[in-house]
Amino acid sequence: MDQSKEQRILNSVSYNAIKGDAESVLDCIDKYCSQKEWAMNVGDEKGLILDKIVKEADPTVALELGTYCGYSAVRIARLLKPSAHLFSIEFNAEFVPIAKEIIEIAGLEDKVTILEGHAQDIIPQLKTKYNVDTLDFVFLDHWKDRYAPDTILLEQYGLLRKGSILLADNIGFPGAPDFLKHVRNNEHYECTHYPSHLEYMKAPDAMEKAVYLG
Ligand SMILES: Cc1ncccc1-c1cc(O)c2nc[nH]c(=O)c2c1
Ligand SMILES: [Mg+2]
Repeated sequence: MDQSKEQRILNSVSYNAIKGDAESVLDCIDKYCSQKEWAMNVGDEKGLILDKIVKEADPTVALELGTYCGYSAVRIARLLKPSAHLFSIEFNAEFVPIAKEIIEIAGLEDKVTILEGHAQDIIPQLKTKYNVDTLDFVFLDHWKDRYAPDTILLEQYGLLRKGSILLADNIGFPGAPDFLKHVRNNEHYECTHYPSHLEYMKAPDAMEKAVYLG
């Protein structure tokens, strides 16, 4: 059977990246996806905004919704302090092994746990099954229609604390209007908008930071 685009991305990383070097894994994916085949990684431009917010958050426990090929998991995990950990939720079973392999090539397998399934099913288990207390940082990059309901789930399951930082991708395109409605003009959140561009394209996109105020 023909290989998938995601498998071709993994092949490129496996062949070209330096084992254990997260930067070279990111560069390899960005090069492949800007020159060969577009893919929905957060990419190098919005990746710099992600880096900035992760450094600001300096999280001990981080959560990512939407692993895809593991690009943003590598991006986040490479900045984590030794005691910190990233949980990344992915529902597409084809992407999970590819992301695991790419994270391993980056040498970050001890920093990242990929949880296969739907966020709405896994979020309620984070405290009981994965021993999470509260989340210091959450990167929302899965399905736009799920940003708002999954954020509400995080609130309802007591996973956010005063100062928890949420960062959402694709606020511009494809857009997440109900998420913006939920966090903006909401006394429990302090929001910041970061205009940018769609990964590897000239089309406008944006990210939104929402700090939970308790
Ligand atoms: C796929 C696509 N086509 C055209 C324009 C944008 C997208 C796009 C871009 C992203 O960064 C995405 N991130 C997470 N999940 C997505 O579904 C997704 C979709
Ligand atoms: Mg995205």
